[in-house]
Amino acid sequence: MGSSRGNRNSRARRAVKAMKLLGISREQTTPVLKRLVELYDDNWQLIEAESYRVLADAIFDEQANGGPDNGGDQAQGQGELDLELEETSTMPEMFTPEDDDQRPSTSLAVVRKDPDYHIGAPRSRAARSRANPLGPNPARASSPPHTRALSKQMQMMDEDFQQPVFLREPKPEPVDMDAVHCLNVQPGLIHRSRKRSAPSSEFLALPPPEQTPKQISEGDKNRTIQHCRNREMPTLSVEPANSTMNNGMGSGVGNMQEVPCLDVDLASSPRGDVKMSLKFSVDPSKFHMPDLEAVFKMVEKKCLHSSDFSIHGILTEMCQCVVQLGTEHTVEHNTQSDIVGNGSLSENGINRKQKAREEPLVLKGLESGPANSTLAQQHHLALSISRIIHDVTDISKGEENLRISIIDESGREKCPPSFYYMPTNAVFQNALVSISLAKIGAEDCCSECFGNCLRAPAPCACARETGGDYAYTLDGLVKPAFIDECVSMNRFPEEHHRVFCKTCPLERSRNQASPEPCRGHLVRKFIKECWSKCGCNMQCGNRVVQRGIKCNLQVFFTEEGRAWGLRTLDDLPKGTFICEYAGEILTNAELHERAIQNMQNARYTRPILLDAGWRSGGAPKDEEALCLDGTFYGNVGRFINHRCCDANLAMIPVEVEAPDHQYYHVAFFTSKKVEAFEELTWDYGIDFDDERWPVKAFECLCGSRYCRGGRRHLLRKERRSRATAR
Ligand SMILES: C[S@@+](CC[C@H](N)C(=O)[O-])C[C@H]1O[C@@H](n2cnc3c(N)ncnc32)[C@H](O)[C@@H]1O
Repeated sequence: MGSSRGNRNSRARRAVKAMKLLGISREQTTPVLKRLVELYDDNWQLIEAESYRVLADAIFDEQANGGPDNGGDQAQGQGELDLELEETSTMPEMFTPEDDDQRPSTSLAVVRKDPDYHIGAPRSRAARSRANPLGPNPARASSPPHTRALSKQMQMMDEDFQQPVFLREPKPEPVDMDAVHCLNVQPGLIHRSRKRSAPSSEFLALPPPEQTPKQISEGDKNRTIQHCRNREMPTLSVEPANSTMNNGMGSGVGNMQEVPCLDVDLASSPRGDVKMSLKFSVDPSKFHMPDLEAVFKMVEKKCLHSSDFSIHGILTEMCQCVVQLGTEHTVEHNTQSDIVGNGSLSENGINRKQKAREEPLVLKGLESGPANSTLAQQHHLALSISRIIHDVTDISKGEENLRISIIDESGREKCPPSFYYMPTNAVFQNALVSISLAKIGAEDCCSECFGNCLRAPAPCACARETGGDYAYTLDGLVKPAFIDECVSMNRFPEEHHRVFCKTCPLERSRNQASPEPCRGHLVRKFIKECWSKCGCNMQCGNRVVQRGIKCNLQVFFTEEGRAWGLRTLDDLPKGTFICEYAGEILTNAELHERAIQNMQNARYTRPILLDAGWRSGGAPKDEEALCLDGTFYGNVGRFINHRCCDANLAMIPVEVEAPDHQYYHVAFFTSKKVEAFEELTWDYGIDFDDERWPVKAFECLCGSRYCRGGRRHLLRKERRSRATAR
């Protein structure tokens, strides 16, 4: 970044002053500074960074080496560089308010005798040597005594982490506000590595976005742009322009692009060390940052003349006003989960994006009172995903063992709506999922085992769940008899063991005042896999689900109006593990609340209730009645469509790290031989006639001759109810 001559001279003066405070004379500073200006192509920010560290280091190096590098003062001959340095009084505070707009990009640390002041915090030594283009400083010990002492002091600060204080906040670089797109991305959630993490870490509550201040507009000091810290995260080109079938080995590497997040400063302390800012999680295509003056005026009008004055009220109102002014021209709300919806199918059954009402995007529900605030805010976080860009060569963005491509041969949709790809489950907020090693007793693990339990002479303790025999074969398939029983349970639930709750959490969340009697929960067959508390290894045959997806899958746009679906690219034998259904772990109450909100927003979820292990009689506490929702965070399991009765997948509950059946993994296995390019389907077990749930069941387009939710069925149902009404 070039500087004008006047600007350059005033910056040079400040540099000399800064060095003076370190005990370095003007004569020592000037030649080195000139060389650095030349070396850095007049980019002063590099020189000024970290309290002129580069400059100080270069001077120390030069002193240690007994003169300038390359055998002489190169700057002497550099006619263009003309730094006129005048002597001015020493200043404990380097910048006067008038200097503000020429302030260096990082603060200046000032060493003072005053014990309240400390030298500025240096970066790690590695970072320091990176920042110093003149190389490391091996001979610092031979610096003159005064500089050596100082240098030593700086090093000690580095090593000992004594509380250093910057006198100024770093000043970010200019940015073109018009070029900013704020995609609502939470980078903290994305892990590139597909080593399946230790299950204990699989239940971290979802963190809020983590952002690092990076750039500021020089033209508008009130605005700060923050770039999402994880630069790898937001991917990428979406077009399947000349997509071919992915053979799972996928060769395309997505273009990564940096996705900035918007953060607008509202106010700050005089020195800028404390700031209040507005953070946005809004879709930029539907939001324009309004003029802050207009926002303030609106807030003043609303709040200051109100008798109900409170600071919290003002701040909340501020957010509301920004939203109101910022979304005034919004016409279409991009409903992200329309594809998992139901009851909103267009005539030919294809879900269409819903025209949505204009509605506050931020802090919705805060008015409902402090007790509800955090919840409302977090719900907002979860529900506000508006534009996550998918990588068509791998929707998992590297989170799975294999690439999972996206293809739309019809050319109509191109890409599924946004969601965060997450290969394993994570708690949304209130769900109680306790993974306790202490709770896993000897009977629930096989600590004495070694290698592959399936090859041991006798089944280990982990086979107890499946009647003393493993559910898996040595080829890693679920045994046919086991699969058949799971399928039969799903198809004829009334013929299998069901439990009835005293007060069913489902009914409780539906109607708190007078819940209806429980309609029963199927007691399913579980598989129990060996786990970390077992003595066997990761290749043990009794560990299938936890090793992740192993077959080549593809997300594709179905021809028959079911929107996106999942298919295999390989021929698969019966009993093959396909994938888990991963999603947010919600309590029933959270799910119910979400369903109502989604219904209001014309968005619908299709969650999976984790009730396979509920016991008779007692009702699970609300925070223990769990379900999985893959709408906003999930894996490929969310693309598996429903097929009545003759689906080719069976859903099996799999216990991995939690010995009780309250929390478990929902895993899909092929229930018959499946050919490459066949769509993978499972029977959701929906009662298409059940009208209690806020979201009506979709009109089924599975095409099965056993279909129980298709148009013909619905017409029959209508005729029946008309007949009974007569
Ligand atoms: C878990 S999602 C499956 C993936 C979904 N098709 C998509 O595009 O994301 C469930 C939703 O897909 C649609 N769906 C699934 N199976 C269907 C079927 N047999 N007939 C019609 N729609 C179906 C419904 O909208 C349902 O709410």
